[in-house]
Amino acid sequence: MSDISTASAARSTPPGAAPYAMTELNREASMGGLGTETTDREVRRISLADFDSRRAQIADELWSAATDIGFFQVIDHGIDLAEVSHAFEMSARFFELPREVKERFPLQKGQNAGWEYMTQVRPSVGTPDQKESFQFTRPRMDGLWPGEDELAGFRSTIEGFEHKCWQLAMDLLSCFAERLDLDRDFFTRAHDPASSTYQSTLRLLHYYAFPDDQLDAENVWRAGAHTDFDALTLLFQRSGQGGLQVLPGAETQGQAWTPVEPSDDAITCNIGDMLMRWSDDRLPSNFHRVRAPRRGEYTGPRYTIAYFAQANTDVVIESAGGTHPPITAADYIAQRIAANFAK
Ligand SMILES: O=C(O)CCC(=O)C(=O)O
Ligand SMILES: [Fe+2]
Repeated sequence: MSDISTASAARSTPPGAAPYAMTELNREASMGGLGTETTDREVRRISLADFDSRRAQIADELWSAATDIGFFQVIDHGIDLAEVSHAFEMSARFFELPREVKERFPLQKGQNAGWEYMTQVRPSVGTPDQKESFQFTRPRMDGLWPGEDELAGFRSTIEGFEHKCWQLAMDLLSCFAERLDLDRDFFTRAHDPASSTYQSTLRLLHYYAFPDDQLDAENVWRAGAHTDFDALTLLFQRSGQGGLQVLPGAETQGQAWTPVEPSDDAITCNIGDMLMRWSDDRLPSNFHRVRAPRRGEYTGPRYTIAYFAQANTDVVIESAGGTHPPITAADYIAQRIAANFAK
């Protein structure tokens, strides 16, 4: 049985070596252009019904979609759709709190925990994402929850929802593990929520409505082009609140972006940079972005919820084929956050 490595086993960086995450950052810096849009590519919808008995078939479908366009949607995923709606309701109520209340839960720098407002500047575009977000990272939430008198049920809803997301993400990752000749629970051990080193994050996102006079502004993005830092992302979108677009890695030259249609029943999934490294680049982490609405489109607010499965801080990301140097998940995330957040 292969086992995950932890920090004590990590090799140190050779003197003068480039920082580990540089490849990703250089790639990201060149992706800020408007590009074109195409609906020629299909973002596949994969049913997870009867997961245990259909495991091999589902694993085939996941692998095929992940190695092709890199993004796919799962349906019949086992998370009750009423629970998803409830999480969105709680999210909207949190963001409706007065600003001075939200400011009592400020984003902890480098910690992926707490509330931030327009602070994320993607290296691709250099302008802040037009959004606010609240991030929940299980072991880092001291003092970052509104009181029950301010928002009853918020904390328990978010904690319970994050746990469901973790379970689903681990099921999906177990399929990828087997295809990578790792044992089925390899990634589950690497994302252990019972450990103080857990750093997977549930992020509530609120993209602002676009008033008429801002509609034609240049270089304004809801989320500038990027790849995700994590192993696997689950993204919940709401019907009618579109804007997410993907660019498969093999086709970045043309910069033709494909919309990922939102629907209430589907969870959009994508491979992140950690899994790309872990898989010797066999599983690509692809560029995506959320573009601003255009005249004639829905211009109201957009709410999404993202779960980022990020290996525990003491886990070493090592690729069996040596494509990338080993790095701890703590160092990896820290470098990527440093390149993304102005404050
Ligand atoms: O909200 C979305 O649709 C995408 C968000 C995203 O890509 C991210 O936060 O990494
Ligand atoms: Fe993303």
